[in-house]
Amino acid sequence: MQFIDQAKIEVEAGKGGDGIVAFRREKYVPTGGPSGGNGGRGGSVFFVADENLQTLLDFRYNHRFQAEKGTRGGPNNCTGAGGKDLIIEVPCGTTIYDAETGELLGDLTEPKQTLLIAQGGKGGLGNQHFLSNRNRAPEYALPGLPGEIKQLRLELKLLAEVGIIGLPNAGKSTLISSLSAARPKIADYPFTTLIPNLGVVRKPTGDGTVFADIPGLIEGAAHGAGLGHDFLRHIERTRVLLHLIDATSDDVVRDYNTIKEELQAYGRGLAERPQILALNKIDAVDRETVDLEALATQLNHLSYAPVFVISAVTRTGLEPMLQEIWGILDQMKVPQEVEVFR
Ligand SMILES: Nc1nc2c(ncn2[C@@H]2O[C@H](COP(=O)(O)OP(=O)(O)OP(=O)(O)O)[C@@H](O)[C@H]2O)c(=O)[nH]1
Repeated sequence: MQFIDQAKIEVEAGKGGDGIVAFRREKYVPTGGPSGGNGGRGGSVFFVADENLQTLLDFRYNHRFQAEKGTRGGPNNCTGAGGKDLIIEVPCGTTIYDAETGELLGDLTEPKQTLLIAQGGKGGLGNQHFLSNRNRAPEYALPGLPGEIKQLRLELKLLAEVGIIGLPNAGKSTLISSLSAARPKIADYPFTTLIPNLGVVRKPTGDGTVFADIPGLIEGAAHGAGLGHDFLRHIERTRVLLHLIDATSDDVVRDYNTIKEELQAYGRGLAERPQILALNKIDAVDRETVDLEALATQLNHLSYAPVFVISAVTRTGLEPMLQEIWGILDQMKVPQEVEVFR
């Protein structure tokens, strides 16, 4: 299953600097020749693929990109300085379309791959350029040319890294809305009745991670009850499972076990996937009758997984839970050390 992150942006390359009209003024030379320099070239706009980015999140906040202009030419035939190129970093796998024509402009698949997307304008010619036998004192120069302007649509296929699992009503959709900074669109959607909830959650490092949940994991899902198979197939590609349990349930341990058994019955390594548990809705728990700490400890002993107590509604406890998730994802990126035997 694929999700698509999209962004529309405008890029504008720098205008070229204007050429100028100037004449030499030297002692004892009453009418010096033309000496107006050319304008500098405007900066161009490039895309470069960066393997550390995973989403187009930043483009939701920043829609317009402009490279530097070239500067005007100077007297004494001085050419103006060129404008600095603008390099825009995008995740590997970003496809770039012309938003107006729909034309595919490029596909950045490899790290560091670069694409020139908008060419800076040429600098205008200064009047020294127009000196000829017929015109010894040209009084004109050309303005710099405008840089290319393009409306672009960026597209990126996303992979959900964190799968939120739990019984119906555990609060999965609520949690995704509380956490997420953006909602990507779902593409190539193979099922008709099952709509996953997606959210891009911003990491402290800036870029986002996709969280996904599909409503409706129920007992018997692994055997195809309800929409179970579809659900499980979907979370198969996630790297961490966040198992959400309703703390107001009358039997939290039974709820935990129900989902655990579904994962085991489905196989394919889902039950062994790194998992963290979160007891949700603690704002609604009657602390007089329910000992949350004891419940968390009990679940921890059962699952060997870290257990957090949270409220998706009041956002209590979400930060430490996210820290744990980032920690696990980071660890998975560290290459395994190779042991050397001597
Ligand atoms: N008091 C309280 N209620 C919550 C909390 N999180 C979710 N709820 C409520 O629990 C109900 C179910 O929440 P959802 O987010 O729809 O649960 P879900 O797991 O996505 O449910 P399915 O889509 O059926 O799988 C809603 O009425 C939420 O308002 C919470 O932290 N505290």
